[in-house]
Amino acid sequence: MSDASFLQALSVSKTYPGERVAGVKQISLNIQPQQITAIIGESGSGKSTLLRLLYGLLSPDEGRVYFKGERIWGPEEKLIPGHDAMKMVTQDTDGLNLFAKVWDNVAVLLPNTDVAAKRQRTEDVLRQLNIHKLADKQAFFLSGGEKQRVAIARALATRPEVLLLDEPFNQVDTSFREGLQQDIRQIVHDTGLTVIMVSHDPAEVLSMADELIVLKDGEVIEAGHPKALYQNPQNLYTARLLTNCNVLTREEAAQCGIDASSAEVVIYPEWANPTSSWTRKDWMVKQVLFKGNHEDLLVTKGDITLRLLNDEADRYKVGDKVHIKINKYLEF
Ligand SMILES: Nc1ncnc2c1ncn2[C@@H]1O[C@H](COP(=O)(O)OP(=O)(O)OP(=O)(O)O)[C@@H](O)[C@H]1O
Repeated sequence: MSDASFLQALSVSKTYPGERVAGVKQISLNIQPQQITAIIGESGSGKSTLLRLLYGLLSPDEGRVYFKGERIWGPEEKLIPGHDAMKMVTQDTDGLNLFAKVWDNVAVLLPNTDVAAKRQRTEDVLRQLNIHKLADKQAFFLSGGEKQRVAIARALATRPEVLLLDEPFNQVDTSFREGLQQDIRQIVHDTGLTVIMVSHDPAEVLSMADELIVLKDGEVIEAGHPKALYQNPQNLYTARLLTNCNVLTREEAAQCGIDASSAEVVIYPEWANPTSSWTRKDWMVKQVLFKGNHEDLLVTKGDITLRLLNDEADRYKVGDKVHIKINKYLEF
């Protein structure tokens, strides 16, 4: 259900002091509650600036941000910057007390007025983040991924309504990262938490987010459900952010049998298949890159190289002649 009044930015712009170019420009958006919204964009596109404006760590030069209909005040107007109903976690875990145990790192944030409730909440949040077995361990001895879990547990201890994540999984290795992503999705599902995250990782945003917001040069250029944006991006920029796609000129596309009317043609690796059963084998396998559960094939014809996804391991080897069947492409 659409809820325009949960967290809303209205024509928000911010230029940092001394900078000529705006960090973000005229951004209007509605963040829906109880789901995960991911902000994506190339480096310097304004992702962190937008997150900080939504939280109230920065004041917009123009426009306003509202949480449940009430204006979010910036750091100049508030003693402790940041909206009380929100918490932010970044990739540095500076807030942790490395000399204290995991339990105390979380418990310290809760009031002493009801000791039993404090104990229960600490235990619950450690379980939610799957770190209850580490409760008695000193934070100093935790791995980077475990520290990140404690940082998120600390953020959630006081039950914020919104959790802001600014590339928090960057330092965490892949296997640990996926577990943490799943746990955050579960928490959103179980508790109705709203998450807004900034990420560079396409796999992460595609699997985690319910909604994607694409920023380019400080402006929102498109937004929508990850699947819709992946399958049918309105901009080449979005396609490039979400996948390692093949981008061809119209002339190159013509050599692949595509009669395009636009300047650029995009083929995702999974939209073209090699086949050796056709008589006309005008492509050659240049490289086979083992990727675990699939292979990436680099195939060439003249000056054109395409990256294709092949899930039949060991079927093709370097130098093989193949036919390429293109099932789908996009024009920009
Ligand atoms: N404190 C600052 N002072 C001056 N300029 C800044 C400051 N912080 C960010 N900027 C500039 O504002 C623009 C947007 O920066 P921002 O950090 O929001 O982008 P980003 O998309 O989060 O980038 P990244 O992915 O590299 O973290 C950039 O041009 C950046 O150089």
